[in-house]
Amino acid sequence: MNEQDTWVLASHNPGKIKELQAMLHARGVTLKGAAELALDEPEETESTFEGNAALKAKAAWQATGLTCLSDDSGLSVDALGGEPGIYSARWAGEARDFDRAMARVHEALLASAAADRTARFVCVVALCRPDGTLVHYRGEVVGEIVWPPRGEAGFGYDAIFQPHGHDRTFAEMSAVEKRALSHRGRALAALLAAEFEQ
Ligand SMILES: O=P(O)(O)OP(=O)(O)OP(=O)(O)OC[C@H]1O[C@@H](n2cnc3c(O)ncnc32)[C@H](O)[C@@H]1O
Ligand SMILES: [Mg+2]
Repeated sequence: MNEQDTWVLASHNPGKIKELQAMLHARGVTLKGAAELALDEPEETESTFEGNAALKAKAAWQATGLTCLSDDSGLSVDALGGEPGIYSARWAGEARDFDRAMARVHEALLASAAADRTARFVCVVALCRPDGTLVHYRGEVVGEIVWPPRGEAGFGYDAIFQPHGHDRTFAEMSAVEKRALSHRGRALAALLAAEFEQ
């Protein structure tokens, strides 16, 4: 990679875009967001993070022919059988109301009567190259669901997720602290190590 590298980021989520931009800026890669390029948001029809990440990267590649990065991620709660998982964005409804989505997780845990609050954030990043070849890498971080939500930073479900070994939620951490621990930080580190540091 060098300073001339520009990748398309096949995401419409501003929180993700900000985090990925910060991580890749340090590597000399500039990202162009899907909205900036007026790319459509494809329907996420696959049943795995890998499948949906691949689908989003491919769709952006078909539209641009450029190197395209995508991110499919979510919060999987053990006592809820992995839900909301790949449906994490959909649990927030059309209005993308994450206060409501976090309350839904809390209510589902109460209804399950499970004492186990273990959850993991999962992120799969996929990279589609100009020749159409595709690779993907997964990152995870294990923690627990807390209630009530705490903190103002981050996005999505950050305010109810406290990574194991820490006493603050992701929403109470700086962007740098979150990146060092997060599913997204880990997935991107795996991609960069495997694809660009041989
Ligand atoms: O598909 P794109 O356009 O990238 O944007 P999206 O928001 O729909 O993204 P996903 O389909 O991958 O859904 C993942 C959801 O999981 C949540 N999520 C993922 N990573 C998160 C993080 O680091 N912190 C908090 N919530 C996160 C967040 O609410 C996302 O909307
Ligand atoms: Mg999505």
